Amino acid sequence: MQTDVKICGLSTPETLEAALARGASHVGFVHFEKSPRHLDIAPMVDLVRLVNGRAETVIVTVDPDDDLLARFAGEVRPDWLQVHGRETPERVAEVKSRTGLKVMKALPVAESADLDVVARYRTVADRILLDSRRPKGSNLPGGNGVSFDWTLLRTLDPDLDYMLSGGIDAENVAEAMRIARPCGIDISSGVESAPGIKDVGRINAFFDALGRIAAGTPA
Ligand SMILES: O=C(O)c1ccccc1NCC(=O)[C@H](O)[C@H](O)COP(=O)(O)O
Repeated sequence: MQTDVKICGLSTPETLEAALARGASHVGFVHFEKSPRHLDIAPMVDLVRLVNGRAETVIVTVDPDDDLLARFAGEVRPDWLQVHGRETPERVAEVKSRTGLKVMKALPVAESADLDVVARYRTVADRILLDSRRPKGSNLPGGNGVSFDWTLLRTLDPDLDYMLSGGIDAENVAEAMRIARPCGIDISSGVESAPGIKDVGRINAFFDALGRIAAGTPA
């Protein structure tokens, strides 16, 4: 089975096109005002329109209220909502039923006990995203460019549909996939030249690394 690749935190047509041209399966747009990747509704509408079905579109949001959910579903109309806050399993189910969209629930991981909640979320979310726990001092729940101990994931049910994220880049993606065997990889900082600035060269380098993995010749 081919590994999905989500390039997250895109904000310009040029970098979006680069991700699509290299075969990203998912493209993510962040709506969180404290983030350097934050996009308001109108630019998200334009970028989702530009995708035009070439990849699955994902809005990344944190503890959205019902009004915001209605705007995402009614105005942006992405394929997915990624909820990256403290949403309970009950709220995840509600987000799904209110919007009719697929929902990816991000869960923070720093130690093996953090995986205990996966069982409760997998029954309500369409997909789980396992990301690094927010480092001290950061005001972002995601997009921090730090990885966690992927060997913690060796005990996961091999049938769990999940994406792996947190500090992945062209240099470590082969090791991440070998250890964690996720259904998908999610990357943001690793294809940036500075926080919030996606870099076409780094996007290409990342897909080149994936190509080498697929060919069985990781560097
Ligand atoms: O990217 C952000 O700024 C962000 C802000 C608030 C919530 C989530 C956010 N990003 C979520 C993602 O899906 C990132 O791709 C994921 O955390 C990995 O980030 P990175 O470690 O930078 O590759």
